[in-house]
Amino acid sequence: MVREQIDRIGVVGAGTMGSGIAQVAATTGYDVVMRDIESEFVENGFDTIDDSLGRLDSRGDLAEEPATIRDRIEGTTLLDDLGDCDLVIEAALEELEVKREVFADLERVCDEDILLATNTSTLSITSIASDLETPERVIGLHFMNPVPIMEGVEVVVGEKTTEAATDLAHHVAEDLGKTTWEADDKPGFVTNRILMPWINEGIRAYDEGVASKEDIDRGMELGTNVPMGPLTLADHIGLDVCLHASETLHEELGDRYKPAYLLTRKVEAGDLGKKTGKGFYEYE
Ligand SMILES: NC(=O)c1ccc[n+]([C@@H]2O[C@H](COP(=O)([O-])OP(=O)(O)OC[C@H]3O[C@@H](n4cnc5c(N)ncnc54)[C@H](O)[C@@H]3O)[C@@H](O)[C@H]2O)c1
Repeated sequence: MVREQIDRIGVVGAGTMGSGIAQVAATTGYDVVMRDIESEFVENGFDTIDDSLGRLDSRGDLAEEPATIRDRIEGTTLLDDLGDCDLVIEAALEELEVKREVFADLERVCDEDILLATNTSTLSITSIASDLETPERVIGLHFMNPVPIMEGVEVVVGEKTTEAATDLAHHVAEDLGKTTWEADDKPGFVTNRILMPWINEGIRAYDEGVASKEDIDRGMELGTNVPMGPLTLADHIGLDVCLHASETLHEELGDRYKPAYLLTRKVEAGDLGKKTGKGFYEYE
């Protein structure tokens, strides 16, 4: 049994994805609790939300004032504040041990009948839930970046996830204005299994001098009708996130997923893409 009446949504992590999910949930009328481990990170999350709501408002894309939407979001560093949520979506770091700990905490503080979702890009839903007493209510709700703009959400079904939990996950995502598709709990699901080798190949093509970075991006945009080429997209996702995802896939699926050398180098140098002001390109 999973609770279908959802008024209050908990979000774990106030980073790129968590703040986006909180914003979208508040925009569609839900009360939201956004939790991070430090108040500074919660504040950063609110700054991101304010910027995004401001941009959407200036384009006339919001049905309400940004302040009204923002007021529905409560920021916190306290785990217990997630205790009265009707659904929790986790968007913390992409590390199995971190996610396992978060879900163990959630199982402790949340009601037994609420859906617990993870926004993981590549980790196994089954592994994340493996130590829990109630793994049947754990599911992947894989939002795309940037969450307020991207329409798609991938629903990832773990080994123990029930049909009721799966149906509810689709329903919630649709209620948030998104369109879903479903993937089995196999490494990378549909999106990252195909996207990460594409990004890595773009990076290798650049490193091996096939074309300039601009021409690689332009070639893929104009030649294959995608909105962003691989190097621009990698900068937007975050090069550390891409490297992490590639390493997980490499471990699970073998050498065809080996991260590109230049991706590893850039992450070591601290050039993580748009969020640090420099990746393959430079940002203001
Ligand atoms: N960035 C993307 O394009 C993207 C796309 C889809 C999915 N994802 C996935 O979403 C998740 C979050 O990614 P992100 O890009 O937002 O990362 P991020 O680094 O921007 O944010 C993660 C946040 O989680 C916080 N955090 C860490 N441990 C926590 C805990 N125990 N409790 C609460 N908060 C905690 C961190 O302080 C940080 O603020 C990852 O699993 C990632 O793989 C990312």
